[in-house]
Amino acid sequence: MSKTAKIIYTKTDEAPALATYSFLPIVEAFTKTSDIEIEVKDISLAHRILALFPEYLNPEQQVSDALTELGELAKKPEANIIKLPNISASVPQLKAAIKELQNLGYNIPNYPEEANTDKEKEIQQKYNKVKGSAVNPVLREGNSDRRAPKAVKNYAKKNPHSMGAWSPNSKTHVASMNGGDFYSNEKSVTISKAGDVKIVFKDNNGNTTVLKQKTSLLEGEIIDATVMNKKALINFLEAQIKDAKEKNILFSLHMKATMMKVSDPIIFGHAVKVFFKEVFNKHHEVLEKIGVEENNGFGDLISKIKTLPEDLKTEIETDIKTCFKNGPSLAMVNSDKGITNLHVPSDVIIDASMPAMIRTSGQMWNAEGKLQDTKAVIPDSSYASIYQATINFCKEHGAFDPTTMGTVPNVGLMAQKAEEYGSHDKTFEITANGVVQVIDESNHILIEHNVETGDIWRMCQVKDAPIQDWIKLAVKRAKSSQTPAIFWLDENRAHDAEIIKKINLYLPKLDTKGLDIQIMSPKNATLYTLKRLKDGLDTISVTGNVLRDFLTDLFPILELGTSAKMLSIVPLMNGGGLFETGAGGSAPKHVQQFNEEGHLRWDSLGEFLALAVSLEHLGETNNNSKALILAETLDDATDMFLDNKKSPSRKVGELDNRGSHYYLALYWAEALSKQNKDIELKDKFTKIALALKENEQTILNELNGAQGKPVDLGGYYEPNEDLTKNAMRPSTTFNQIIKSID
Ligand SMILES: NC(=O)C1=CN([C@@H]2O[C@H](COP(=O)(O)OP(=O)(O)OC[C@H]3O[C@@H](n4cnc5c(N)ncnc54)[C@H](OP(=O)(O)O)[C@@H]3O)[C@@H](O)[C@H]2O)C=CC1
Ligand SMILES: O=C(O)CCC(=O)C(=O)O
Ligand SMILES: [Mg+2]
Repeated sequence: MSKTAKIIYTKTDEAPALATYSFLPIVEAFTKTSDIEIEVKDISLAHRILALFPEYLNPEQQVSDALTELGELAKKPEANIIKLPNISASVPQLKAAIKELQNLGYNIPNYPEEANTDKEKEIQQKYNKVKGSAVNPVLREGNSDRRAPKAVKNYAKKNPHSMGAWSPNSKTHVASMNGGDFYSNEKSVTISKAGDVKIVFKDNNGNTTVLKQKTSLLEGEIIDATVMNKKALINFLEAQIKDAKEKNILFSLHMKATMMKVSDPIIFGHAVKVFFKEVFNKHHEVLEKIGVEENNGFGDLISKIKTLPEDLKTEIETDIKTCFKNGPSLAMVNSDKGITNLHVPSDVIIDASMPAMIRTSGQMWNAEGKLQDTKAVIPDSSYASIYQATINFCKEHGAFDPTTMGTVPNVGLMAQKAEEYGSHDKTFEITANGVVQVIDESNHILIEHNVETGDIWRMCQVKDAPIQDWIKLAVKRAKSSQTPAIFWLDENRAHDAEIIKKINLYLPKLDTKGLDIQIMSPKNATLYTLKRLKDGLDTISVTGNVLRDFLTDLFPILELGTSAKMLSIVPLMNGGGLFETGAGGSAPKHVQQFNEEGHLRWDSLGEFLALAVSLEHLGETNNNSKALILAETLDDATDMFLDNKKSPSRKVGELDNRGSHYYLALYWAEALSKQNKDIELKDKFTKIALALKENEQTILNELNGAQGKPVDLGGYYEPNEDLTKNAMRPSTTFNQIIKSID
């Protein structure tokens, strides 16, 4: 008999966290039959915040730093982690979470927007640790393998989701800078000898400031640095606002303010300031006094002016209305509630928002709740060409047809904080005109940029071992699926040129006989891949970290309707496995619907797929045959689940997330009862399958009966444990059957 092995199941935020209250008890009950321990680690935003401040909390309120523990575990061979999507918090979300925790009696400090004292600086630094993409880079100690499993792809072909038609006359387009951006200013070097570098800023008056004292680099590591020029950015934004107005199309800004948590909120803030230029110019002093932070969005402006005397507030509101009147219409996040594209930096996140637009005829919602052509503003041009190429393709050929299109799996470079993931502590908003230099221990200047006040300078790094691992993974996937693989790299980009050198060095050392492996610029790779995709052919995209993120939403959303149905594996470099559930996020809109009408439309298919591969990994690494049977039967159950269309519906009163879990449990138990490899499991689950089937109607009545009314969970970031448990497990009959599994 194998010894008990452990799977870590992460507790996160929003919709996936709610789904966990229903699904996890099923997982625990099924796996405890087979020497498998499920350990829950809470890495929700709320718990990550609490873990920062033990000294502010009573002993019974203190929580362990689960994320750091998991980050350590991810480097060990025994790691087997199921990772659900979590909130990568923008500052407005962070502040809301802090307030909620304070109201619950946790005496944590406020987020100091401006840190003046040492104490405030210390607190701000701590909070910065949980801001933005603070979880994924810590756990992703391996590269990314994301693809649509065959069963899911076949299901989508047989049951296509809706696709908005494309008109060749669509005015929708992408707008990016022609110069002065990160793309055009990038410089890159490969380090020939391990050592430390220092980043310094020398202003034009001869003053030197050390921006970062020490960054340790390994031999063969690639570093790159670049700068976004503030003046060029502002000119660009002004021109785009004017052009959107003239063309009578929506203005919509698409950023990744969560993943690029330092640079992108600043760029977002410039867009807010330019759009509401008259307000910010005229009321500069007042807005400064009440602490309006444009980087936190237009929402910050409208909430903070509420504190002003009535007449001043009205004057500013009138000036805001004039900006709306004179400017182009803004794309809306929620037209019913008047939430615009510029309200909060985390409401429109490029990876999901651009594909959603492309799926919807290239249109977004306007303030009247109608769809309209859009100018998608993506200031930096490094990766924007892929969306323009896709839009052009749709204009020429019409929308893709999910019943016939091929698939685009991705192999993404991200291990050990590769590329932009590791840029956070090396991104700076420049305070004066001068020069930024990266200097090695022998005082050689490796990279140098002339900069001006307000420019955003950043440096990234990627180590040699992750690059080698990524190339191997690409070859492995190309071989096992017999699919062409394209490296999406732009030889004219400094960083990509260094990566291409490594590919040319390492690829010939691998067995690539019979494989079709090519390198193309992102734009050409898009055109090549889209053509094949339309013709029903598959093509693996092998990309850096940002394109990994973009493409693993773009293609799944076009092919499957959502990225939630992706198999998302991170083979950890030290032998463990990180199994992510889908390629999407935590679906805040789903929580809103659940709160309002008691229906959770979150689809847990990603969790089912991740659990199956996690069990398979556990079975193989621990010699646990029962785990392998659980994995196989879970895959069978998922096939049944898809065939019988038991995914959650979008509509209240119909099957939701909880009901979908009942069917998964039923099909899993049935599959276990049908297999003959393990009689103990067969006997155990035959009883359970029968009980679940016999009680189908009662269970569905109990589950669906819980819908149709508002649900109070007692909190958003830290929902009340009992209230959530009761809300997510409303069928006593189902709960008792699950409990009876021994
Ligand atoms: N791996 C991770 O940890 C990731 C975390 N995030 C975080 O998630 C949050 C939300 O990001 P956002 O950009 O809105 O992207 P999401 O993927 O969360 O949401 C976009 C839309 O995708 C659909 N969707 C996503 N997951 C599911 C699912 N399981 N079942 C059904 N539909 C689904 C929903 O469409 P509909 O509303 O039409 O039902 C949803 O509104 C942010 O805080 C972001 O930082 C984002 C990506 C990855
Ligand atoms: O880490 C994040 O903030 C989001 C990551 C993401 O969107 C992805 O991995 O697809
Ligand atoms: Mg993503």
